[in-house]
Amino acid sequence: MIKIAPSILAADFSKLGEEVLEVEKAGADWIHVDVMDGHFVPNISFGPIVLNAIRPLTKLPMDVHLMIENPDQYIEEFAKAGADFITVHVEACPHLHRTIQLIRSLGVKPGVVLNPHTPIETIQHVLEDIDLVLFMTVNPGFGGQKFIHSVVPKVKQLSDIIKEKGLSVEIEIDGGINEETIGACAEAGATVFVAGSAIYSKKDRTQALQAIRKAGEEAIS
Ligand SMILES: O=C(CO)[C@@H](O)[C@H](O)COP(=O)(O)O
Ligand SMILES: [Fe+2]
Repeated sequence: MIKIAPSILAADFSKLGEEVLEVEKAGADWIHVDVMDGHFVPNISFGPIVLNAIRPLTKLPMDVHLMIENPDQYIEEFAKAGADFITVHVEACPHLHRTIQLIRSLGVKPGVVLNPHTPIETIQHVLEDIDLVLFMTVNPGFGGQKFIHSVVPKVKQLSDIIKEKGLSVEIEIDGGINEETIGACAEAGATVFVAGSAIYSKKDRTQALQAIRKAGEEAIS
């Protein structure tokens, strides 16, 4: 039911390959890849070359979160580098439907991301065209920030709409997810949870990941 996607942004980049393998061993369902350009968000992370390097190490789906301006320009490169999901920010896409079609045409599953203050009405017209909606529960740009609780009612609203329409769209939550915060999001209908610092800051990644998963599962059982 619940999928956990560790964010490699919080990994030790000097041994990134080992860090990916370690969360795979710990039971990760997806690997979350945060791409930041220093324009859309005030931080720079890495580009497709890093995805290309880690792609052969695991069969886990690569969940590529593009926090960049003009994502259309780079989507093909990320597809070639091995992305399974590419999510783009609605705030960065003036031609959102076109961007979604581009991702799909490259054989990659498209998703859209909403910043904490962005209303769900901005994506209602593309719900039938996407596989994933990602709700930011921090302002994007950095790991290790505090979870913004006011996003949770939006998650519930969208989850109800998706159910009413009978769509199979996953709801993913990103930012400040840990044992304490996952429950409310799972109850609201989210199914995929990004966790960066809550996993990579811990010595025992298996224990950390499984504790988050357990808290999420308990909330919906
Ligand atoms: O996209 C982002 C931040 O912009 C996230 O994916 C973070 O990397 C999550 O880190 P934690 O909040 O779990 O530490
Ligand atoms: Fe992210």
